Amino acid sequence: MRYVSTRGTAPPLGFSDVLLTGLAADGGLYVPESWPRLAVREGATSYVDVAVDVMFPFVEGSIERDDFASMVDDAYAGFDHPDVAPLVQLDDDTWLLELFHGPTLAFKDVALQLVGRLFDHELARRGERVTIVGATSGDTGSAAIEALRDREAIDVVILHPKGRVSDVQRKLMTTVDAPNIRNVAIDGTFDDCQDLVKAMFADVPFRERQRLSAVNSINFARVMAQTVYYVTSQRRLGGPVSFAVPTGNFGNVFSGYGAMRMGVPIRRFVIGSNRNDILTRFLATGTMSISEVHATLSPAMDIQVSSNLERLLFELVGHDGAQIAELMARFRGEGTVTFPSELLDAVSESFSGFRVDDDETTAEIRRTYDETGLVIDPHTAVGVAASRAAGREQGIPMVVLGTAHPAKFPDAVEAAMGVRPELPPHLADLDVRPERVDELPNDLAAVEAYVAELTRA
Ligand SMILES: Cc1ncc(COP(=O)(O)O)c(C=O)c1O
Ligand SMILES: N[C@@H](CCOP(=O)(O)O)C(=O)O
Repeated sequence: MRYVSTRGTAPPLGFSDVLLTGLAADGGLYVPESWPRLAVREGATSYVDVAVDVMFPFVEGSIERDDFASMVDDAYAGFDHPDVAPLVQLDDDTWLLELFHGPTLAFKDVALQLVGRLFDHELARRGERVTIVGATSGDTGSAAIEALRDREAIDVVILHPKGRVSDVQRKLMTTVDAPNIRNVAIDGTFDDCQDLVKAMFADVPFRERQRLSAVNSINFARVMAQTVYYVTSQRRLGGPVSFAVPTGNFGNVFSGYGAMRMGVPIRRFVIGSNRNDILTRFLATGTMSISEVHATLSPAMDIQVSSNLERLLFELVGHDGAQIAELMARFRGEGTVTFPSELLDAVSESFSGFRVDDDETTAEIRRTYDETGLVIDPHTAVGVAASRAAGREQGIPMVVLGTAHPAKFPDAVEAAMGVRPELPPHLADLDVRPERVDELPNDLAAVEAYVAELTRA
């Protein structure tokens, strides 16, 4: 499989180079030159077996099938549910896809447990080392740290927005005592952190000197691994399904789009946004305008610049990289861009968006508990509430993605229901583990100096 950049001028690469490269040299994101047709073998029923069949075409040419199968098997062995991503029924036509059974209790583990192993495999084969720079609004950071801790060949620097992640999210990152892990609290928002990461990649001499790699959904390997649970849940329900996805950086829902392009019968995607509703406004008007980032009860989605929307737009304009480069330059230069109406129509064919504010999120946590007895986290609640707003189509089940465990956001859940969700036993002492974190201003030179110093040490 070969991959091309959404901005059209970076060289096409194979999977293992895409894995290590992160952002394309022209500032774009890599996508497959063409989407493989889904071919799951008869008799493949476990999550792992289906996952190998779904993903192997993406890595073919870079990794042997047996090696890949054993990495997939190993990646999901530590999940605390035999189905890895179990489906739980909420009502007659609504299902919750629980994606929080990995070690750090959010959907990011599903991809990063595998991506960590892919890095190990490729770096050992090449005899190379890399520095991972990542931005997080709370969940990618902890999942990446858990997946990459104690690796000889990988240094990891994770930037998070200071004071804008939950205490549990922060502690899951800052209490990991491993020589290759650094946490940095940036005086800014997640968008600032993501811009710093992209700016480090755009600084070519720095990027080459430090051998930068990415764990954010910039990295197509993340997107690839997230397509699998769209396949397993549709197979479990049979027939066409719709998905409601609480959305920030657009990586998770873009993975669903990828599954649809591979032939999974998906009717539509419902995007749930919190008060940071740039995507909902874009779907309603065709204009994408950056505004201030607001702190909400679902902090992992406090994002204005949804990186992966670029991948969707590239698909919908027939891989016209020049058009995407021009639209993105206008968006970043002017803070606003209006898309051609044909492009908005193409997006609207498969996607609708709903904004869910904090009061509605709280009400949804309570209502879901009253109706089903299930405790959901605020991000998942945004998805459930958006799916209610979207309504149902006769005979089409709605699968809502449960993206985090409620115990990651105990204050919000307790405020909604009066009950504080407990962390699972392996994290029971999280509160008393010592934290290690550095602080930096939102300043590229300061962050680059920090990364350079770390790798000199
Ligand atoms: C718990 C949770 N839900 C939803 C999202 C949004 O997912 P995405 O950024 O892929 O749209 C995130 C962050 O990525 C998250 O951590
Ligand atoms: N919500 C994310 C933000 C980063 O998204 P990613 O999918 O690009 O890694 C987080 O929790 O860090």
